[in-house]
Order: sequence, then structure tokens, then C-alpha cells
Amino acid sequence: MDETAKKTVTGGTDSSIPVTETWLRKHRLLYNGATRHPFILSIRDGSVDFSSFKRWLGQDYIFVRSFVPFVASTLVKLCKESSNESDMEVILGGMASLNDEINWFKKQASKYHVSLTSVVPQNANVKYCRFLESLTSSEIEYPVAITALWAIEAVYQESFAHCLEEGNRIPQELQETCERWGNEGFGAYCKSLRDIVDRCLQKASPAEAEVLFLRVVEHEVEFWNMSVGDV
Ligand SMILES: Cc1ncc(CNC=O)c(N)n1
Repeated sequence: MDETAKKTVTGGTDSSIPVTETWLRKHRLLYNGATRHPFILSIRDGSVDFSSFKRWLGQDYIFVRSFVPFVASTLVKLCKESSNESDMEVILGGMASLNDEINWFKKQASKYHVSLTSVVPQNANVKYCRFLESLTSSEIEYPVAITALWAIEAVYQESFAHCLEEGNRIPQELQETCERWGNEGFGAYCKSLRDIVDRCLQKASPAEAEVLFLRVVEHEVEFWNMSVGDV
């Protein structure tokens, strides 16, 4: 039995379709706007403008630094609300790879002569980071926070995995970037997050979670727009 079939038997609110699946079907156009953004397509076809890439690099470093406390706060919510052991390992694994990622950003920045200490966060980034900070509030419950975490990671995973699909003409220098988020391990991590969301929202799926999913996707589109200088 495949994964979807299994879920059909074991649970679901009414129609037995996992909640993430219903959202992705319902909001496909918006979601594709984030995962097939012109910036991503330009990396895939090799036409990417390197000044856009450098802008993205500096801005994303700032984003990732704000992302760390958000992920940590999600872990705290888990421990307070349910302390599921396997969820803890998934989130902790995500945090561990962020440590790696921060070092990777520093290395790339020096390669491309981007001074990380003098990057000024642009508007879309400031808004996205504020949004992340608002999610660290204790009023936001674990199932809602983990939904946002999944969506944030999934957009990057799908975007860069798309770059790596057959027929790509990724510039050699950007191969490593695409692999960072497009690799299989990161894909498995995103699938684990997605399963957590589907499990957490199986019985009660608050409208709040769907709204957050949409907010994340919108912020991601704005983030890519900023990277191509289209603000
Ligand atoms: C804007 C944005 N969204 C998602 C990610 C992926 N998560 C951690 O790296 C990212 N780096 N930047």
C-alpha cells in the first residue's frame, strides 16, 4: 500500500485526504508561484543574474539567522505540549543542519565578496523575519508553528529540487546551492515535517494553520521578488 492509501485508511478529518494535500491542491497556483519563481527558473536554465544571486545570498543569511530562534521556539512548544520523541528528533535534526548552513553562507559570502556584516535587510525580508518572530509567541500552538516550519522548508526544497531535475543548465558555481536544499536528505526531512503536520491536524485542523501556510507562501514569493530586485 502506498503512503497516501495508508493515510486514507488510518485517518483524516472527513474526506480522509491529508490536510497538507488538500491545501496544496487548493492553493496550487500560489504555491507554484513560490516554487517555480522566475529567480528559481533562471537558476535552472542558467540565465541567472549574478548580482541577483549575491543579493539573495546576503538577504537569506539574515533570514536564516532569524529562522533559528523560530525553529527553537517550535521545539519548545513541542516539549511543552506533547513531547513526542520522534518529532523532537526531526526538529533537532533541522536545527543541526542550520548550524552547517550558517557556515556555508559565510563561506559562499567570502567567495562572492558579499560582506555579511554590512548587508541591509530589505523590506520583504524585514517583514518575513517579523512574521517569524510573531510565531515564537507562546500563544501560537505547536501544530500551527510546525505547519509554518514545514511550509518554509518545503518551498526551498521543492524550488531547488526543481532546479536539479533533468535538463537543467545550472551554472557550475550554483550546483552546490541547489544541492543544499534540493538533496534527498533535505527532501526526507521535509517529508517528515509534512507527516507531522498531517498527524497533528488529523483531528482538528484550525483555519489558523491554513492561513499561516498561505502567509508563508506569500512571504516566500516576496522574498524571491526581492532577490531579483523586483520590489
Ligand atoms: C527565505 C527562506 N525560506 C526558506 C529557507 C529554507 N530554510 C532554511 O534554510 C531559507 N533559507 N530562506
